[in-house]
Amino acid sequence: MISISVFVHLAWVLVVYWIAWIVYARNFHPLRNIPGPWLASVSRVWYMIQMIRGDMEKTQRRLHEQYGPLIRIAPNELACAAPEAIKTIYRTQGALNKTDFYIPWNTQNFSKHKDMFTTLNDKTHAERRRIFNHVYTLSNILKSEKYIDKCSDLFLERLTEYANASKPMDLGKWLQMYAFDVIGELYFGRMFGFMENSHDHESWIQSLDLLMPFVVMTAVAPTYVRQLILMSALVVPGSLKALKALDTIGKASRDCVAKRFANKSESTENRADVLNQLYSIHLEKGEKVDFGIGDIEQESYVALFAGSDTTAIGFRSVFYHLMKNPEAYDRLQQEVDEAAANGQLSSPVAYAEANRLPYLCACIKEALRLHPGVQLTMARLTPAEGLEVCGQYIPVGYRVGMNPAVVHYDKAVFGEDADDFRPARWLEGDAAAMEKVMLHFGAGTRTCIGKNISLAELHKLIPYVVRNFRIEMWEPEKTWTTRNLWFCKQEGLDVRVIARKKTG
Ligand code: HEM
Repeated sequence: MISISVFVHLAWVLVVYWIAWIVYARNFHPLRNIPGPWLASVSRVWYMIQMIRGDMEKTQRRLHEQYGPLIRIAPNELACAAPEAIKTIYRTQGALNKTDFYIPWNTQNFSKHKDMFTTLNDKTHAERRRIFNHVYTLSNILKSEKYIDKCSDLFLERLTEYANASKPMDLGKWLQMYAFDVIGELYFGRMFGFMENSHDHESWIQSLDLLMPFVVMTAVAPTYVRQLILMSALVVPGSLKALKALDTIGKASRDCVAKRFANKSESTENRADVLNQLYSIHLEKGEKVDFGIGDIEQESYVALFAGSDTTAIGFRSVFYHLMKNPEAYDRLQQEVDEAAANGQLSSPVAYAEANRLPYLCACIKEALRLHPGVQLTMARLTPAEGLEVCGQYIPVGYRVGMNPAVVHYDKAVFGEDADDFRPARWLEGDAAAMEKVMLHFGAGTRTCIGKNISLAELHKLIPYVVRNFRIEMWEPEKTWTTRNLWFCKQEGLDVRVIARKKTG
């Protein structure tokens, strides 16, 4: 039996180690001169606490105000708020590698190649992304427009039901169900049934919500406690179910792909959707570029995770800010009504038509600026020669990144009213200069591969809804609540749906 004195000795060793580490981290560490909270400079516990609080974006904005554009958010990690540093940190030539923050986000083994989001090495990433990047161009995504339209029609049917019943609708949840079903159409050949059955299909939304805190906590934790955190998911009620759901989603990806390509009679062969385009790559040059069925399954799986929460967050931001700013809502409604009256708006709305509505485009940009989907620092590793950021030299192997929800509030770029929802800024200001600073889809070589899917959804559905309904907060005084776990998800969008008399 191990005697108590062994534990006492061990405790002393730990205490001495910690004191030595703190002295080093504060006085001799290469990042010692970068300001920030004391705890962050000596331990990642500070970052983990922010994840529990769920408001890192606010904390970071406050810290940058207090300390300046470069702050220390972990012993080995810096966050930068200076817009001019975007081209340094997310440079396209000799791009910086991602950090191990990204590893826990996909633990399924579909392929020997990692998916794009979790591939750390930029060179490997470039080689793989080149194989299928073209599938995600806007023109290619728009080949699937009719499948998105199917989802939009069903969404509007559901809105009609809520309008007729005069009952509160959890718009936030419905928008996520819509986003899931669109991914179903594009990658799986059919909607999953979220909207059809008016419920959270196989509890996927609930599972993602349960899993997200564990994943993000693991991602920000020091390497040596990561396994422990993941294992703790096994004892927290509901989390085991969520882990199982993850497997179910993985299995669904495998089954759908297998079914689609085994059964050619299924009238899916000629669908111009993402799945078929990925399959064509596999058939035409799969062996040459090593792009197998597992890689297709992986793309579908990642789309479910990366493309449902994020798109729903974007939708919620647009509708919430419109409801809270009735003048902006009225102006958008007027623009949509006029286009409809002039015969410039189909039903459902075509992407090309929506893209010709300047105020609509401004509303979407403004909503994604004020509430981007990702609201943590997108960390990169400094290269062999080190990196100069904000006049500070950072040696090789440290982490530095930018948080979209900090940079998007820069008053020098967006104006003194940067905190407000004012879509008109995109029509009267220097839109090109503001555009350059937008990080809502990331930056550099790692920009979001699925952004055109989301942009197509946002541009098509919003005018379709605005034309046919007026959406109001059920309780006008209420504000949403948000929880920042990398994706900054909102809650509390119970709305009243009022059917409008159509114009045009
Ligand atoms: C409004 C919706 C969306 C937002 C706000 C969003 C946001 C982002 C951001 C900020 C990044 C960069 C992350 C980083 O550098 O750390 C990213 C990357 C990525 N996103 Fe999205 N995303 C959206 C929709 C989608 C959709 C629909 C898909 C899939 C179909 C998708 C798949 C990906 C993938 C695979 C990456 C990694 C790309 C790479 O490194 O090559 N996203 N996204």
